[in-house]
Amino acid sequence: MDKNNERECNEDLIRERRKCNFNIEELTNIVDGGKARTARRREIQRLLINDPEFLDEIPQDYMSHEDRYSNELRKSAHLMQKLADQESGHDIHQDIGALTGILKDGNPLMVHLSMFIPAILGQANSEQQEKWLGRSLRNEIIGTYAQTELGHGTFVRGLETRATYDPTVEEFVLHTPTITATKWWPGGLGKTCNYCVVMAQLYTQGRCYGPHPFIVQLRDEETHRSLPGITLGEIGPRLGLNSNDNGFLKFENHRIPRTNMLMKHSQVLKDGTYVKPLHNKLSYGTMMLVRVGIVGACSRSLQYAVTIATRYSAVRHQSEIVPGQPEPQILDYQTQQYKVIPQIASVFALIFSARSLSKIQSSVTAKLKDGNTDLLPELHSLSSGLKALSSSDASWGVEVCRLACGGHGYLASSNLPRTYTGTTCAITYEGENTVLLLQVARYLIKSYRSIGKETGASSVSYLADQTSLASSSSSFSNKALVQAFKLSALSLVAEAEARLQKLCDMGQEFYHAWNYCSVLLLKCAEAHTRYYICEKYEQTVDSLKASEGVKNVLQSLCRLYLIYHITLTHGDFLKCGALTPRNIAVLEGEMCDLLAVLRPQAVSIVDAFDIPDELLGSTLGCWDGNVYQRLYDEALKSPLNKTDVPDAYYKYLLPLMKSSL
Ligand SMILES: CCCCCCCCCCCCCCCCCCCCC/C=C/C(=O)SCCNC(=O)CCNC(=O)[C@H](O)C(C)(C)COP(=O)(O)OP(=O)(O)OC[C@H]1O[C@@H](n2cnc3c(N)ncnc32)[C@H](O)[C@@H]1OP(=O)(O)O
Ligand SMILES: Cc1cc2nc3c(=O)[nH]c(=O)nc-3n(C[C@H](O)[C@H](O)[C@H](O)COP(=O)(O)OP(=O)(O)OC[C@H]3O[C@@H](n4cnc5c(N)ncnc54)[C@H](O)[C@@H]3O)c2cc1C
Repeated sequence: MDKNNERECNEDLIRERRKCNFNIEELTNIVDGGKARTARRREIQRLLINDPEFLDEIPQDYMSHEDRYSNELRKSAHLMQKLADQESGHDIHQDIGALTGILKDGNPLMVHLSMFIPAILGQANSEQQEKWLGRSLRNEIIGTYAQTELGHGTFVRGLETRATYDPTVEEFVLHTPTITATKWWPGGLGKTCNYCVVMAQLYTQGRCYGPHPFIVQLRDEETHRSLPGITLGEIGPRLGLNSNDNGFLKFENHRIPRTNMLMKHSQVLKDGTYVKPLHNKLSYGTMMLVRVGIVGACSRSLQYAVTIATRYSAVRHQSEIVPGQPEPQILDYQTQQYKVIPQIASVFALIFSARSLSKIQSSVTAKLKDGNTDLLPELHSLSSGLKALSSSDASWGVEVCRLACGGHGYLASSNLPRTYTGTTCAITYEGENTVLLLQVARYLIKSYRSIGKETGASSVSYLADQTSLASSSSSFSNKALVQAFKLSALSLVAEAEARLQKLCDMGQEFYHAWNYCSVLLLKCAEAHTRYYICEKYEQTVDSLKASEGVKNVLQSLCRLYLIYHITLTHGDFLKCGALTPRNIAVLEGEMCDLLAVLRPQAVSIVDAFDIPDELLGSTLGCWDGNVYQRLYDEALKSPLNKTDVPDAYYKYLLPLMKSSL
């Protein structure tokens, strides 16, 4: 599609684009993280969308379960080959975002890339990396991360799979003692992988040392048959991601060499002596790494959904605002703006907090190399909170975008259903959100109780700022609004701590008191993480060196985001005195003004996300707005339309209709 050729474009969209008052390319660079990254993303995407191998012969929704898997594996393998062939040598992990949209509905190699390779990098010592890293990066072996079991997903300490060390032959014996110990869910495990990282309870010298990672060969490298002592399969259809082969795995006293325990952090020596790690949660490092990645991935899902919903809202006309006048664009309804525009604002919130989290992760990783684990708890808390809020915000945002597209949003060809199922899974995987938020709450209560002790953790230093509990602000700058978020979080933490203490003082055990307060604790964790997101948003926009147009748009989006979230949880702001009822009413009015200010820029802002039609894959969101023809053409692809009268008519309907004659 030639974006300069207006003649091919829907007239509403032409008019919308003419209203643009900022430099779109500049905003695109901000979204990508710099000009060079925009160029790189475009180069990769060009490479992919011009390649006919990535086309589906028929839409995936009409394929059988086996064909969906096989078709996706064909494209995934082609993609890996293609990227490996590039002279410039692409770093697939750096470029993972550019691939969004090319592989649809989950793909069998995703966990190989996003968890198996990172597990080797983060958990294997240098000798082990030498043995397995190169091979896995060159795709000579394909792996997954097998942690979850039928009986235990959340509670990693409760895993049942055993790895028992036998010093006589220097081997571990892997065993699945019960049905509930069956590994269940790992992506690519069913049919694709021939290796995996297994999390199993380590037993040596008669003691259990908790879950540790082991690398295990599952299938013969020549025949791809599963090895003796190993039972493997696929777990069946899911809500979404159905072109992946999420699998199950059982071990029957399967032996692996001692050196297959990933030994970067803890070791079992030849005689069975256990050498403990610097920090006993370092074996959870792969999960933490991926949680950080999920924040960025969620922002991309939301970019897709909001691009579709905004363009469609500009093209779609329905009902009337002024009686008797032509039907307006649905984007002119304030209620429609309230659905779509806050989701645009949310995209930037997620992008900026993902970047901030990534930086913290890099510095914690650097410190870990020097044996310093001091900031690991803070990274665990931040990555857990941001993974939880980004996945729930994005899932809700995608769903709102689907609803904003009315009936057509329910069609597979809108690509909104698949975007939703591909996002909502992130609420559950890599740590179920409630559970992760309770980890954040645990960290908050602990930090609150240790006020005065220097921990170096900056994200919770505000908890010591007791004076702010009394200082309600009368100013309404963005900074002042961020202060209100801080006050609300601080006051919730103080309330939860007091309630916990009171229950304990009344004689309850701490863990019962904890469970009894956990709804409030969840709120603390959400408020704390929201405050973090708001603060990063405000700081990033404030310090941005950008043209006036771009800065204005981002300022308005940031302000909308702050006010939108205040109005959603206004009770918390009122309760702690951060804002008065009058303040809330004024802010609600201002939110409507912001929607009106941003409305004319909405199409141009989503254009700045720069998602090619071929990747967006949506009849409703295409660049040219030729929505109705595309919907019609897609409908014609239904196999039911191959014949005027389907066979099923003769088999079932005709006999029924004639039976009463
Ligand atoms: C070539 C170059 C390569 C470069 C590499 C780049 C890498 C790029 C990565 C790419 C990423 C892209 C991602 C985008 C796409 C995403 C697609 C991903 C597909 C994912 C598929 C899904 C996979 C899975 O789901 S895997 C299974 C995940 N499972 C879970 O997450 C389980 C959740 N449960 C837990 O984590 C634990 O059970 C927990 C934390 C809930 C509780 O653990 P516990 O042992 O019971 O601990 P507890 O008693 O509660 O607390 C004790 C103590 O420990 C602290 N703690 C806990 N965890 C940690 C941690 N991780 N770190 C630090 N500290 C931790 C806790 O806070 C307590 O502290 P105290 O209060 O001080 O006692
Ligand atoms: C699409 C998809 C892909 C996946 N890929 C992988 C993979 O590649 N590898 C892998 O190992 N796993 C994978 N998983 C598994 C995933 O990590 C787990 O499903 C997830 O960690 C949640 O665990 P669970 O299913 O046991 O849920 P449960 O823990 O049983 O959760 C059920 C409910 O109990 C609540 N609950 C549980 N514990 C607590 C608590 N302490 N406090 C309060 N409430 C609690 C939860 O909030 C939830 O409401 C995948 C899952 C999905 C859906």
